[in-house]
Amino acid sequence: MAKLRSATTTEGRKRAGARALWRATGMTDSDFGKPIIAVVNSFTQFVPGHVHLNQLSELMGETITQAGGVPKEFNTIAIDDGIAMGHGGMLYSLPSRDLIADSVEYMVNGHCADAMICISNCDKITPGMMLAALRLNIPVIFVSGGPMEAGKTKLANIDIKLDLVDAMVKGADESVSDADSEQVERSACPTCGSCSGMFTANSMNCLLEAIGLALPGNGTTLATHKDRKQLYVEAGARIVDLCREYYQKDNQDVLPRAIANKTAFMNAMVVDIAMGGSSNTVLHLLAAAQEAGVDFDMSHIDALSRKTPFLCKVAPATPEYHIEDVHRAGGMMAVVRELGKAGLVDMSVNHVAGSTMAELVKKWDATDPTNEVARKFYRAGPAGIRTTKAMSQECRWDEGDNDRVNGCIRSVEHAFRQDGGLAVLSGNLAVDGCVVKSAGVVDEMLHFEGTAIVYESQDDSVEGILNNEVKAGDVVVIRYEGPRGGPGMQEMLYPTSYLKSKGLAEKCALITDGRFSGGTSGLSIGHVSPEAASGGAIAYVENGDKIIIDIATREITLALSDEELEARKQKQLARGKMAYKPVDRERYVSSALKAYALLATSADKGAVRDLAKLEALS
Ligand SMILES: CC(C)(O)[C@@H](O)C(=O)O
Ligand SMILES: [Mg+2]
Repeated sequence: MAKLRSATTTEGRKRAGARALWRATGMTDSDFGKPIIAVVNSFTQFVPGHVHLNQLSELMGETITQAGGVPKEFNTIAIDDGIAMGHGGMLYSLPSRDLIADSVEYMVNGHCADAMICISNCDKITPGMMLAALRLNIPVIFVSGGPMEAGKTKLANIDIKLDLVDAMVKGADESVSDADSEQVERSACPTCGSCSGMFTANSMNCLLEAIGLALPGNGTTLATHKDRKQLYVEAGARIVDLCREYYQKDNQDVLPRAIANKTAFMNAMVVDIAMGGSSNTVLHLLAAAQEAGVDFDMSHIDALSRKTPFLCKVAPATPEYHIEDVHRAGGMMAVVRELGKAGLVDMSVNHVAGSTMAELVKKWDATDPTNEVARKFYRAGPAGIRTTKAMSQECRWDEGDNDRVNGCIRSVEHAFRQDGGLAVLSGNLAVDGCVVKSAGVVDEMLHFEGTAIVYESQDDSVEGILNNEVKAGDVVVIRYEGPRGGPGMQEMLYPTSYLKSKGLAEKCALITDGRFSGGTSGLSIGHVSPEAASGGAIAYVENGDKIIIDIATREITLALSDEELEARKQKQLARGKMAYKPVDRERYVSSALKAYALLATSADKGAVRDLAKLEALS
């Protein structure tokens, strides 16, 4: 029988001091000996995805106590990528993932907690907590804050659905009136919750259902909907069950590394590709696999992307569907079910819910006319009331969307495309690979040949696009924005949104060693590895070079001979100490960010810290 980790601080006369302090936190005699459950909350008033999470503290506390555990809450930081976007703030976003992972480890190990409920939501918080969970390998359940309702308004007398990306695009589109731009801004983000498209937060929270660490409905049930209460209550009860399984019955199968094993990683990636998730999921899954000790790398993602169809089309790939519509169509369980029918996911994997994936998709099958519970659950919909109050409404769609031919979630036979929504490309411009969210690329752009226009920073590229330097047929190259070179691998929603504002989204490509938002669409290729700062060939591109991109064959080519490439390399090396550094870039990089840059690996390794360097230092 595994001993409770918390016994280290609660058992024996010599722990009188620690017990005295636990008592001062409110614990009583009957609490000692029960599992201490860390409620890892990411409440902050800075982020709409997290602004309501303090409203969950009491509920989680009561549920865990009732189930026989001792709840102890602490908070993590949370950066809002949308607010940090387009300025120096974005340098901190990706590094905050590792900071969150470390802070969770610090708190949980510092106090010997036995298990965790991770209340995450936005872009780096779910992955940060996921890294911590896999590192600590103690019982865990994830339950996010839930997605935001899609914005709705009328423009030119036409009803439209909106999200923050529309606000960004219209804000820079000179053909849009001030009044319309303001109306879009005021309507885009109506409630608390993670932004309403298949952006990074929602992609990760959906993916956690598929990898087995979050209960069905986690990724798609709206933050405002009363049905989310059921998720929190179930998670609170279930985590205490998992503690009993592990600490009393020595059942190691309930631990996160047993659940998120190689098969589960492969399943999660397939689901992600099928739903055209944010390209950031690639980074985070690669990083998580390393924490879990799972053999899963870019080659696996590449192989899966070649056989996984694109089943679920959501904003930004279409203005028609947002995450609330994915829920209406049966949520992640429906996507997994469709993929399972075609043998594309392994349904025998275990899940924190306590059953196999096969059992779970059956239990939550809203297409089964006799399954009243699932049919009701997946009809939970938006209320259209501006609010920051969690679980404050109980509207339901009159009918679910079980149309697998023309609906939001399609069967494999009726896929939006037989080729998946994410692809790994490689070639002489990215020998270690790069990533494109092909879900957001129109058919005509799947093969593109264009002329390079090179920028040494995101800031310069934004200026260039807004000042009309970029023309149809160009390939915008933004370099020195990788994990080391940025540092921090900025997410670039502004350059891609401004290309849209200028009407160039379907006429230009964009290539960078930085990364993109889940809200990015168009032929936007990121994570180019190796990055420019690490001697990648992206550092050799010059204005006027021809670049060829082919998603079908997964190739990205800088059309230069090997000799010419070698000559460019020598030219770069001749810069001496300035080699592989941006020309004329003015950027303040704090010591905190320099420390991150020192250890950061490239995007194809998930931009995690270089363990070899860490070992060498210790
Ligand atoms: C601001 C967004 C939309 O959340 C973005 O950061 C993303 O990655 O999806
Ligand atoms: Mg983001």
